[in-house]
Amino acid sequence: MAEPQQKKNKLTLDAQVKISTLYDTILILDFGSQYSHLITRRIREAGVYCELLPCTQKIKDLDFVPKGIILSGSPYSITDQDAPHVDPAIFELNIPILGICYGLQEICYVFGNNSTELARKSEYGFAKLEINDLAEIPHANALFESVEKSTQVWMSHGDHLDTIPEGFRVIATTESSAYAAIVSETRPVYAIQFHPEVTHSIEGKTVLRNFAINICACSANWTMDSFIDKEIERIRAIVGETGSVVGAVSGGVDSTVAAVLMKRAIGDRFHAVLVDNGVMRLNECEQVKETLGSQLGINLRVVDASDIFLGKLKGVTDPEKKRKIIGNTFIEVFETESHKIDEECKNSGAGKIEFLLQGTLYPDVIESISFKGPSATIKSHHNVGGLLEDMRLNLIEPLRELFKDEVRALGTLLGISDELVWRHPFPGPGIAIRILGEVTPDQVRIARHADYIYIEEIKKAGLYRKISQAFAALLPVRSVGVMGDMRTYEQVIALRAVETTDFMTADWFEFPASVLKRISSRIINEVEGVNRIVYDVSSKPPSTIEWE
Ligand SMILES: Nc1ncnc2c1ncn2[C@@H]1O[C@H](COP(=O)(O)OP(=O)(O)OP(=O)(O)O)[C@@H](O)[C@H]1O
Ligand SMILES: O=c1[nH]c(=O)c2[nH+]cn([C@@H]3O[C@H](COP(=O)(O)O)[C@@H](O)[C@H]3O)c2[nH]1
Ligand SMILES: NC(=O)CC[C@H](N)C(=O)O
Ligand SMILES: [Mg+2]
Repeated sequence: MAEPQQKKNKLTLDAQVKISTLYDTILILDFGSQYSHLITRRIREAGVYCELLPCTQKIKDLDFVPKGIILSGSPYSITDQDAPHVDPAIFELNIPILGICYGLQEICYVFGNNSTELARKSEYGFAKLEINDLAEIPHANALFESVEKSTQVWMSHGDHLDTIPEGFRVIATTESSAYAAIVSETRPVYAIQFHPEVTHSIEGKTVLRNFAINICACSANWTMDSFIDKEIERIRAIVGETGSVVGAVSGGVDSTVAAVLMKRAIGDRFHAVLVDNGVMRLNECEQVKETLGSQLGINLRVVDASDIFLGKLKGVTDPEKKRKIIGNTFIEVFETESHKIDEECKNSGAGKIEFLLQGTLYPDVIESISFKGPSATIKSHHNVGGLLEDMRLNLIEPLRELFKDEVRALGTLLGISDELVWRHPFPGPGIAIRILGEVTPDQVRIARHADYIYIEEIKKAGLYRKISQAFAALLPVRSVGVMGDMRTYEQVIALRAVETTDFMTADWFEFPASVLKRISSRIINEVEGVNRIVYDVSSKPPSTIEWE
């Protein structure tokens, strides 16, 4: 393990003890396919650690030695002028390589001396893959081991290979592709035209597992169980004997899991801070403090900054302005609190705070290194990243390599209750972005109360785990109603509930009508200021999950 004291280099600090040096690792090179992250998911599901890097990655700059490499698909055509090409050095590593779709075309291009014959002939959707046995080439059949000889796969390509390079043999065909899968005669280089990473390819998982475990000889030891110990050791090595860490903890699953790991690693030298920004859910701050303390032994400081936040939000109606105000104020409050902690702990024997814990997940990392470049800003998601510049703290991100479902599995292993682990995500700017228009104390009261009833009824109906995220939004319009023979002129609550796996796309949830009826009646009866409930039936895209 490396000595922590020498590592003062902000941001790169976490990289000093890379997970890829602790596990057998498959490298996935991303050529910009919309499915690249799915390849990563499937390899991880097979129990093998893998990392996704842009296809422009130079092998000499890699800080680990992969056991195998996968080349992803791509929106490009291999013959385009500006088509991306892989560093030829990957073929000199003498490790197994698998090309998928564009990856296949790239392999043919490289082995065809940087040229290949392509025709435009698209194949999109299901196809029947017929597998050939090639008994004379010992490694040829390993990719399709235990796969039915005739199996359904998913195709998505417009370019069609007319020939394959010398030294390659066909191991599978479809009706339209004579080269649906090929292999080098002399080395473990495989290429397939179909997409094994999508669930429509029925035996796709087996193909990827065969590649990672049988062909690359990776150990299937990527389990959250093994991760805990390694990660705790890694954190200790980074923080050292006396270093202290501060972390913003919201009660959401990411920051809670990160906090529990940190607490296990360094005990009381970890300081968890929850900022009450005045727009948290009803009773949330007290509940989170209670649960983290009693269940997980984390001493959470709750900083009540609600007056500061609500003061700054006064008169503001623009969604982006709200987000910026909350993000900036958060930084100020957090910074003040860290200084206070340093003061309070100066005689404790622990060192000053040098590190900031963040709950960054792998999808955020993938997005930021994407070959396609950053996507257009739809909304400025609040995060604590801005703290870094001002605070000169080193960043520790124990979940940086994990997907959300891995974080949840980790949480369960760490003894965190199902209630916390399966909590719906809650955005940093909280209900301020669920109150359309100005955020006033009275609007906060209405939105909070309605949301509380909504979630309570969802839980009572046993639907909480079926729904990925649900919340109530308060609309800035009033409508006419009649209650107890009297005219009312009050506000509207919009209920939102979505199902999604990655929060990038989402579908609205189909409630049983009886549940909606009960929710509607309770909110109208119990929340003063509301006389109408509507249900949001928009998917993402074209809508987003939050209303602002
Ligand atoms: N009120 C808060 N007090 C302290 N930290 C916060 C607060 N709200 C958000 N954060 C910080 O911002 C980060 C990003 O928020 P985000 O909502 O994405 O993650 P989370 O709250 O940990 O989990 P989830 O996505 O399940 O809500 C959190 O991990 C946490 O570090
Ligand atoms: O921590 C966060 N800070 C934010 O500023 C923020 N904005 C949206 N979200 C959450 O992101 C997911 C996708 O939301 P959208 O479809 O509205 O963009 C959903 O889960 C949203 O709740 C946020 N989370
Ligand atoms: N999905 C892909 O990788 C497609 C590769 C290439 N653009 C084609 O159309 O064939
Ligand atoms: Mg949250």
